[in-house]
Amino acid sequence: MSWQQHKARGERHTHTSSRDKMNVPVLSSILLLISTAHAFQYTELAQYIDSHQEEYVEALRDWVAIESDSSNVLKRAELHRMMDMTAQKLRLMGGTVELVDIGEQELPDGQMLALPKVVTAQFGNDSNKLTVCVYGHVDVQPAKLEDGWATDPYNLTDINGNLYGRGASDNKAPVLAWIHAVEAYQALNMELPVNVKFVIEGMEETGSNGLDAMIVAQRDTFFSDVDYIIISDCGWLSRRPALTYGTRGNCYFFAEVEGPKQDLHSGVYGGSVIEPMTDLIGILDTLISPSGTILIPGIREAVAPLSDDEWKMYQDIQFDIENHKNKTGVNQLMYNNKVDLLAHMWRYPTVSIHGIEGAFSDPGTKTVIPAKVTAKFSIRQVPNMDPAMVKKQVTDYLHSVFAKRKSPNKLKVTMVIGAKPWLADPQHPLYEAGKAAVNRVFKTDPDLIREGGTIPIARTFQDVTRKSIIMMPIGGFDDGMHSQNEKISRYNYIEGTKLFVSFLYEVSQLKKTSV
Ligand SMILES: C[C@H](N)C(=O)N[C@@H](Cc1c[nH]cn1)C(=O)O
Repeated sequence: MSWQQHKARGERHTHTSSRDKMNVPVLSSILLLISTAHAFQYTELAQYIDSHQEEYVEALRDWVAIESDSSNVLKRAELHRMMDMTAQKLRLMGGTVELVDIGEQELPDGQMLALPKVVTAQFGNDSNKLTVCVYGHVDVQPAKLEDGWATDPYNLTDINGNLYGRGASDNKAPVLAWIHAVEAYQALNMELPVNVKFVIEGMEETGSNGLDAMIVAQRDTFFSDVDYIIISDCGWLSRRPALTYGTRGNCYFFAEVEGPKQDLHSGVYGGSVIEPMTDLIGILDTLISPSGTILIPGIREAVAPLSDDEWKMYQDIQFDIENHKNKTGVNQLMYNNKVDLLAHMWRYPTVSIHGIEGAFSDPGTKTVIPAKVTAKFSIRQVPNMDPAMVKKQVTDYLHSVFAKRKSPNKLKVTMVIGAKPWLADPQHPLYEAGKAAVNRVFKTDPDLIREGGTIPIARTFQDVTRKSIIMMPIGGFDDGMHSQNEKISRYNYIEGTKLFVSFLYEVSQLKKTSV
């Protein structure tokens, strides 16, 4: 039976056949007993979680201390250590754990480097229960104290109930919260309401290299009995909890311009050579207009139009523009109204220029003409854009713009990440279960939101396993993921753990179904 049919019949366990046979007072008492028993269980679980708060913070401290930066090849040993530590934690809890070898990655210079193994784990194997698979990652973005952090990014620091450290919110605390949710059931000798599987990787921040192939390879084994996939790798929009039903994709490019055989003195040679940096800045300036219009032909045409329903949904979401300005520290945003802002953060593409390798960026005044410079930029993409098409559009466009400059320098354009966008139906019963869990813990309905960032593997999970995905964030709206002073609040970490124990129960009330 499809979920639409379940929905038509009442979505959750309705016990309709029993109701036909029993008289209503008896049934009501049974239902009351069941719900009271669960409320009691939830209270115990919540108390257990509250009383183990310090242990959870210490576990996060141990994980944050590992500089598991997947973008820095010099930190690869740390990343391997992080995966081993994750596997060990799950093993000590009695899970069936594997460290899956996903091969090697090729570096720009042609060298091969081992990818961090993927941790898979399983708790429970009861065919009468539903099985959920929790996905998360334990690699992080780069961070250095001198980037402007107020505290050491790898030493978890508690300031006024906020836990500062690289990866605290993205995604180490949410992964730990899921692990602690399972541990809480175990510690209280409570049966897990569903079987729980984990897939934890170490390359998310660089595009989840190697994970697509692993999912395809294990589709009929590890993933064969998975009913639902849960991802908690994003944040709320405001102080109100949220459920996320869409993410943008990301196409990440390197544009390299190479000229002289080595760096040159700008006084001695300036005026005689055509500078690679001038060429590069010139072509970068043709990607997007000052008002945010993408200038690459074909990109805007591919975007699915905003429907009236979507417009209405965005209209109804609580989003404080002034708060957004304060959070970002700017006094003017691209758009002045809520719907335009949300739509441009979630469901329209955008171009961001991240950096230029080879450029002089130290303090001081070096008078140099860099011989080779490589720009790094990305395009967040949305339905119905396609990474292969975006690659061609960007490459053709940049070469045509560069050709007009008639420069003797050489341009090379490479797409290094091509992650697709993901979109779910927020009317799916899985989201009803999510809402029930949010209501139990936070006593409010969640916002239904989309995420401007990318979970590179989300679409592969959906396409390969054909199972429904829910994104259940516990990150705060002001956590500063990828930026200086990333943090997660104790409140979100601990209440988030309660949300997860509650959601496991709510999922168990769904019937077996597929996408
Ligand atoms: C949303 C998630 N926490 C995240 O930050 N993901 C990264 C993934 C990515 C995209 N390109 C490369 N890695 C992101 O959105 O930047």
